[in-house]
Amino acid sequence: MIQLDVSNATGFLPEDWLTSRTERLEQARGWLENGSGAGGSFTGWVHLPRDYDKEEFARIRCVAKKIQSDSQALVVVGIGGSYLGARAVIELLKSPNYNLKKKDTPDIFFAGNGLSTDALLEIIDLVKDRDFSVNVISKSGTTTEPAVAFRIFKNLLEEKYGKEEARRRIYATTDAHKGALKGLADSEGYETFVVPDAVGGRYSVLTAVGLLPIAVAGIDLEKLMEGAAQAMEALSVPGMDNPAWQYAAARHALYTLGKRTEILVGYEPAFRFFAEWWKQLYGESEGKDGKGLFPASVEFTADLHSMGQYIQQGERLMFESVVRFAESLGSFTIPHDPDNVDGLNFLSGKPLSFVAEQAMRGTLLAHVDGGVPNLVIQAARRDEHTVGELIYFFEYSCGLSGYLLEVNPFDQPGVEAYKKNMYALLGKPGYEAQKAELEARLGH
Ligand SMILES: O=P(O)(O)OC[C@H]1O[C@H](O)[C@H](O)[C@@H](O)[C@@H]1O
Repeated sequence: MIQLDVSNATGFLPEDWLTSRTERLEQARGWLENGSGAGGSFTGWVHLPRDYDKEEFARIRCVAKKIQSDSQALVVVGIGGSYLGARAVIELLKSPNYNLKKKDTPDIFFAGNGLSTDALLEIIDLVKDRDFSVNVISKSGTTTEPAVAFRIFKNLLEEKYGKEEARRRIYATTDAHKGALKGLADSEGYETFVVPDAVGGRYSVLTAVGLLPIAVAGIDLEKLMEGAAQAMEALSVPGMDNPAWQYAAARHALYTLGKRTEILVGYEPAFRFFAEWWKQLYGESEGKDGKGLFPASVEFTADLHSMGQYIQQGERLMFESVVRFAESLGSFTIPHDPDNVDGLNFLSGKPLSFVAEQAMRGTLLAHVDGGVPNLVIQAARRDEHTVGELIYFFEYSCGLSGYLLEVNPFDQPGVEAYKKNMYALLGKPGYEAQKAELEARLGH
């Protein structure tokens, strides 16, 4: 099970950092368990690893097999919570180079997560001459970026295969009842998967939203869910040795002391998109009412040669949460060089993981000496079970954290501001007055 080592932060924290928060954590725990706190109608993810829809789960695995057998590529169209979880898990468990590897599963391309013309053209170019399928994912079914991309890939499929076969290659993951995508899927007869009402986008990776692309990549869904279920059991037990309680309390205590940024630190390049997923989870859950830690991320040791300077000596605004996998999947031994021109023979015969371990230990002490508290999240290895645990650990801790901060951890009202302006500037019907006002401000 995930463990939290707070020993490199306690020097910065008052003695009662945890005890002074246990009552509120107990209350937050109840709110999450019963859905009785702010945003409680979006706590469907809390028991999801146990109560998930088994029939749909089986169908996801069936469809994944079909896609594996009839497609060389899968285009996953989605943004935010309808994108980051699948990419995080595929990169963490397979590789950021997944598409380049020799494998018997399709390449996976992520589209509709921005409005870059060039990125879109590139994916079209990469799939158009190959057999491909599309999984379009949008809980609301109305988000502009994926809707635009889906139009394009739908047309591409229809031109390539004809309408009938195109329909068989499109899978829609959306709300059970409402939204434009649901309407389209019903009228076209696409196979659909459901984003449950009580699960918000950023908590949806263990629903069909994440699971279908993850299964297509050949990842064992059972083990992923087992890991999450084990974390669910462990973290629901109240107490000061509960790592989610510790993490939520420590980050809240550090925030109270004036820390404003939490940097999630990974030492695996494969972890990069997991950190992106984590940033949405914490950023949208906590960043509101003028409050919240700013979630940032770095990849060490690479970023020790760029961001390391700031972390060591810049504004003392941050603390680090280091995710440490105890074991590498493979091993590599540093070779001996008879000439020793680089002076590295003192490392000959040592595993690279030993060097990485010392880099991690040295960095931790240096950053603590520089005034940066470090929380260390200990995970076993990059396998399905552990990643399931990690997902649930961060989700559950996030719910607790939001309640400690006294915000609603399950809404994101601020995201609408840019959307309204964009719709107005694009001339969407109904936004005429705002359009004129915004154009005047922009000087047109
Ligand atoms: O799944 P969708 O409804 O398309 O939403 C995709 C994403 O965009 C929204 O603007 C929200 O800020 C995110 O929380 C959400 O995950």
